[in-house]
Amino acid sequence: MIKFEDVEVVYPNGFRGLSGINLEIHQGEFVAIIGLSGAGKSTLIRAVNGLVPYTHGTLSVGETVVDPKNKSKLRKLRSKVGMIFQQFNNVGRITVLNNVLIGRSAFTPTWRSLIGWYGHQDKEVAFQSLERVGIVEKAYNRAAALSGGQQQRVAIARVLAQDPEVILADEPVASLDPPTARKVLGDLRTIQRDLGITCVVNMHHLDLARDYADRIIGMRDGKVVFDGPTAEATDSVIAEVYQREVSAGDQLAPEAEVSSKEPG
Ligand SMILES: Nc1ncnc2c1ncn2[C@@H]1O[C@H](COP(=O)(O)OP(=O)(O)OP(=O)(O)O)[C@@H](O)[C@H]1O
Repeated sequence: MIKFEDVEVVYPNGFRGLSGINLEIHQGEFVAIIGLSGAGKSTLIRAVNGLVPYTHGTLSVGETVVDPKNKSKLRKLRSKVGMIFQQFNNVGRITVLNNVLIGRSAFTPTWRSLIGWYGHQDKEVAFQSLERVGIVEKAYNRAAALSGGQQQRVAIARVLAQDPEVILADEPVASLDPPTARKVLGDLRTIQRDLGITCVVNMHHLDLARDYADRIIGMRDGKVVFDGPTAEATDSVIAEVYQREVSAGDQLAPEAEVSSKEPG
């Protein structure tokens, strides 16, 4: 589904952000990317939707080769590859519903989405997406008035509304407190399991990667240094990835009993 063939990223200043990446991520997998700060996790994720252009090799999503120079092809690709960020990227002054409707832009003529004129069916999809992340009752609140966990759910609902095949998440829970972080990852996992959407998530915390992902990819210095099922990512394997012992600081918090539908 997502295929990296000898992919390399050299940034304009000459820094090699990724080198020799060969990976296949299959439809419906939940993959966590781990590694120390600067390992290349964001670069890897952002290469998939062309936010960071790759400079060598071939990167494809399904049948589509990612071509960062071809804007219309990129727009089409991004309609199928949703992305969520640490800082939510909602429009704070408009309602939650209107934020989610932005996810319907690819299905709406540009002039209509610019004036916020979405059809009945788009609204239906937006409400279903909000329901899936448990915040439908916030539909008419201003996004800025929500808690961090709720705002990240708005971002997830917006991505869901675009009917994606893949969700890329770049440190989606780094700004959230531990129980809320777990609820948001729980939502993503439910979406992956119920809808078969591939989730590729960057994480700093090893316990979260182990609790939510099917597969862990470990990175160091722009290279993949571990790739395997979560059960194989033992402390000694991760110590190799980090080039140091795993410590308490690599964990977020002990697992708490959380419901994915509670407001966070
Ligand atoms: N635009 C850029 N120009 C030059 N170098 C960059 C650029 N963006 C990132 N880098 C460098 O590429 C390397 C990988 O960065 P990246 O953000 O992918 O790491 P990361 O593993 O996601 O780190 P973190 O966990 O701190 O976000 C780092 O050394 C970073 O300084």
